[in-house]
Amino acid sequence: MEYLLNVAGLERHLPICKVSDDIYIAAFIMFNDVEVTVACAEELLKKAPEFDVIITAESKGIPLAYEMARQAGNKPYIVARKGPKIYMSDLVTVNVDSITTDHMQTLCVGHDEREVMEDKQILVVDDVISTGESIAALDKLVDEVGGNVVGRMSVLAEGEAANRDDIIFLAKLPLFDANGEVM
Ligand SMILES: O=P(O)(O)OC[C@H]1O[C@H](OP(=O)(O)OP(=O)(O)O)[C@H](O)[C@@H]1O
Ligand SMILES: Nc1ncnc2[nH]cnc12
Repeated sequence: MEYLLNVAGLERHLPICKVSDDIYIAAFIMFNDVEVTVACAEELLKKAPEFDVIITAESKGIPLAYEMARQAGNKPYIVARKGPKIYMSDLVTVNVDSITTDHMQTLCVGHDEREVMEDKQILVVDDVISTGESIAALDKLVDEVGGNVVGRMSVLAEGEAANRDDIIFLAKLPLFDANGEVM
């Protein structure tokens, strides 16, 4: 089963994958797809508010955040990591329970990322917003390090996220039932 996605003037066939007995998603994986990453970054920047720094969540948001930061004139971008690394100090950690993962995850930043974000205008970016858990965790991280969230953006808003008025996105992505029918 596949879903035909139109985004940023491009078409992609997304495989429909099981999340639970009742919920299936069309998996949107920007890894390996430079054309989609570059085009989506360009379209998102046209809609973006003024910002100093981009933050995203490890891992699928990384190429998008990098490309947006590059196209915006080499602005800094921060990756909130799913676990601490030995080279990170003074950790700030939040919990996140995203739709694709069957266990609670964490997102964290360290001292270096805090310094980049403190008192700055921060644009929160991800590839997909679905339950909103990941973007909410990024919001919380920014808040805890003293940054100011000026916008929340994603390429796709999945399921009920498409009804949110506090996010900017390029296209809606439906959820599916076990027969591949749009919910
Ligand atoms: O709105 P939510 O329900 O939180 O879902 C959206 C998040 O889920 C995916 O990441 P995932 O947790 O699958 O991790 P990955 O990017 O490492 O694959 C996606 O890249 C978003 O970050
Ligand atoms: N449709 C989707 N594809 C990839 N990652 C996701 N995370 C949440 N929904 C997703």
